[in-house]
Parts: sequence; C-alpha cells; structure tokens
Amino acid sequence: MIELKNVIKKYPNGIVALKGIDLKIEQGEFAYIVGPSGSGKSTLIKTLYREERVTSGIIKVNEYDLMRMTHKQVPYLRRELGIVFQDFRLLPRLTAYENVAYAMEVIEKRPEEIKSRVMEVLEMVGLKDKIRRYPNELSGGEQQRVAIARAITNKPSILIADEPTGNLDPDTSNEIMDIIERINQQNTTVIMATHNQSIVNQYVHRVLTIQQGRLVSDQEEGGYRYED
Ligand SMILES: Nc1ncnc2c1ncn2[C@@H]1O[C@H](COP(=O)(O)OP(=O)(O)OP(=O)(O)O)[C@@H](O)[C@H]1O
Repeated sequence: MIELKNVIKKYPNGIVALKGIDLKIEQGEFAYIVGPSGSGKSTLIKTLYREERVTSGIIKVNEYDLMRMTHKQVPYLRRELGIVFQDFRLLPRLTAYENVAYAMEVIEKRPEEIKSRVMEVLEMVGLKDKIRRYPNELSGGEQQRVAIARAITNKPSILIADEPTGNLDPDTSNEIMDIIERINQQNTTVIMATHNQSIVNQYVHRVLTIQQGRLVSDQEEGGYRYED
C-alpha cells in the first residue's frame, strides 16, 4: 500500500513542486497520474522510490516510512518496486538477457534458477527470440519490453512507470500497455504518469490529476481532461 499525507516537496531553487498531497493507493490498484507539464507528476513518482526526499508530510510505501528511512534502508525499499522510464535506460553494452540478469537479486539463487527467471520474464514480454540483441539492435518498443522485464524480474509489489509510452507510436504503446495490464492483473500495483489521453481513455483505471502541485481530481474511471 502507498500512503501520502500532506506531502510537500520544495526544491532547493524555491519551487514548491508538491503542495500538500493526500493519497492512498491499495495493493493491486492501477492509478494514472496525469496533469499539465510541470505540474509535479515526475516529482511525485520520484518521491515514491526515494530519488527525491520530500520536505514534509508522511509518505509510506508498504512497511517503509520514507521520512524516517535511513540511507542504508533505501535498497530494501527499491526491492519492492519495479521502475520503468520513458527513455528505457538499458545498459548499452549488455544484451537484452544480460540487462535483465544484471538487475536480478542473485543472493542464494542457483544459476539455473536465475536463468529460468530471466527467460520467464523475457518470454512474458514477448522477447524470447531476441535475448542476445544489444539495445541498439532493438526497436523502441522492444527496448521498453526489456526494461519492463528487468523491472519485474525481482517480483516487485509495485510497478512505477514514468511516461512508459512517451517515445512510442500508438500501436507500440498499446502493446506495452497490454503487458503492463497483465502485470497489474497479477496483483502488482501500477502507478503510471502519462500525457497520453488516448491510453487513459482506452485502459480505464483510477485517474489522479495533478495541477500546480495539487491533486485536483481523483476518479475511479477515465475521462477527466486537463488543458495542457
Ligand atoms: N530537480 C529539480 N530542481 C528544481 N526544480 C525542479 C526539479 N525537478 C522539477 N522541478 C520543478 O518542479 C516542478 C514540477 O516538475 P515535474 O518534473 O515534477 O513536473 P511534471 O508534471 O512531471 O512535468 P512533465 O510532464 O513536463 O514531465 C516544475 O516547476 C519543475 O520545473
């Protein structure tokens, strides 16, 4: 579960990117974060995986209280989370297989176990036949599939996606959304920032709208439109 109470984020330059966010997301939910450019979507997402520390308020992710967490505890929080970005962020010198294997927790795992899990997630995203390709030998959609496989390899309870279809054409975006939907159906919470209104209309879920650092709308179904 994710819970935010009166979360305020002020950057060192004085910009207050989050102005008192109250929010609860239950395990297994799928929530979009939408809103105009600069409204605070990425900031909100970054606070969840502790890339940014919030200035005040309460922020909890599963059993972790992010305000009280020490630096040493951050890797434990990150184990609960899979994170996917618009620009894929694959390691260019590693193959698709290696990118996924590199991210896998290997402690106390036998080599066959590691191989079987990596193949399982690559198969799940439909890339089993391209495991030896390097990122520059894959299309954008294929790179995002590898990034998603990497994000779920440690079976996170929450998948965080910041504009996962931002660099993809409409057909490829739908293919990626179908994969994210399937992950959500396995009771993984999905939190996804997006500008893509057609996806929000097509794959109907909870829609959290942020404007100027405030949560202005929280709807169970799609349909809310903002002026960008
Ligand atoms: N590291 C930073 N330092 C200072 N200000 C920042 C930083 N990151 C973001 N901001 C500011 O905080 C506000 C919210 O930015 P944020 O990136 O969260 O918006 P966003 O809704 O994700 O925008 P976009 O849709 O364009 O990605 C903006 O005014 C932005 O300029």
